[in-house]
This record gives sequence, C-alpha cells and structure tokens, in this order.
Amino acid sequence: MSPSTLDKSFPVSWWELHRDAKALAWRLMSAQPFKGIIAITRGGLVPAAIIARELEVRLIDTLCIASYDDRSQGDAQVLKRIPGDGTGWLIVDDLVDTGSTARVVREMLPKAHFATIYAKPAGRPLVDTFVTEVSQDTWILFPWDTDMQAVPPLIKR
Ligand SMILES: O=P(O)(O)OC[C@H]1O[C@H](OP(=O)(O)OP(=O)(O)O)[C@H](O)[C@@H]1O
Ligand SMILES: O=c1[nH]c(=O)c2nc[nH]c2[nH]1
Ligand SMILES: [Mg+2]
Repeated sequence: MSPSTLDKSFPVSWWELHRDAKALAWRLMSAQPFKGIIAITRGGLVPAAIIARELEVRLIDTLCIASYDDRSQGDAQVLKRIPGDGTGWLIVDDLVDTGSTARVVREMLPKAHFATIYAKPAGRPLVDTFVTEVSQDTWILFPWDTDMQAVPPLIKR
C-alpha cells in the first residue's frame, strides 16, 4: 500500500500492546503445545517475548526479514533463515499487512502455526491466529516507533 493512501493511523501504546499480545496468547492456548517460538524480526520480537512468558516457552529463535524502509515497501529480504519445515513451532510477528512477509515465511516453514497481533484484510488469510483487524488504509503505530510529544490545541490546527 503506498504511503499516500494510508490516511488513518492506529496508535498502540505499550500497555495496549501488552494487553493485545496477552490476548493473542489466550487464543493460542488451544493450539498448544509448541516446540518453541520463531520471532519474525524485528516487529515480532516484543510480541514473542510476551507470548513466550505467558505460554511458558523457553526455546526462542529468529527468522530475520526486512521489507519496509519507514513506510515504503520493498522486496522482502531474508537475512537469516530457520532450517526445517516448522513442524511444532509457533511463528510470531507484530502484524500482517499486504501479506508479502507472511508469504515468504509460509513458503519456508509451511508446517508452523503463524500468529500475529494485528491483521489487515490483504494478509489476514495467511495467518492462523490474530487478535485485531484494522482496515487496509490504516498505518499501525507501534510503541517502539513512537514517542510522546506536544500537539497544538484543536483551535490552532
Ligand atoms: O504484510 P507485509 O506487507 O509484509 O507487512 C508486515 C511486515 O512489515 C513489518 O516488518 P518490516 O519489514 O517493516 O521490518 P521490521 O519488522 O524490522 O520493522 C512488520 O513487522 C511485518 O513483518
Ligand atoms: O509499523 C508498521 N505499521 C504498519 O501498519 C505496517 N505495515 C507494514 N509494516 C508496518 N509497520
Ligand atoms: Mg517485520
């Protein structure tokens, strides 16, 4: 999705992220047990830590994929792979948007359970479990990408 069409934003605070990651852990309870968690870096790292704590998972690995530079999407670059087909593993990412990252992940680890906290409609069919859907023209603002700042009063905008 091109940045100009992303006219809505969906800011997520640390507290909300923690709450939503715990909600994802609740949903994953019925898909247990998992051999371990594979976090899709970097966005999946914090959600994976919260889910690992809730599900008592101690074996954590990373699949390192980068496709966005700020809001501009490029080809998904795989920087580190995982051997095997993913049998028994839980894959965690922060969100699925166009589904391009998820498609690469699915191709590499077709037997794993793929979970994200947030999902946009284009990527939603690629995810086994998620918590909250947002529209395709929404940009999710994660707490690690944002900071508190002053804003002018409504009357001066
Ligand atoms: O469904 P898609 O359109 O592929 O978008 C979703 C992916 O984009 C973001 O990662 P990004 O490539 O920005 O890297 P990061 O996790 O290091 O921020 C996000 O963390 C997902 O992995
Ligand atoms: O912070 C982010 N918010 C998003 O909505 C998004 N989509 C792809 N990659 C993303 N990163
Ligand atoms: Mg990512």
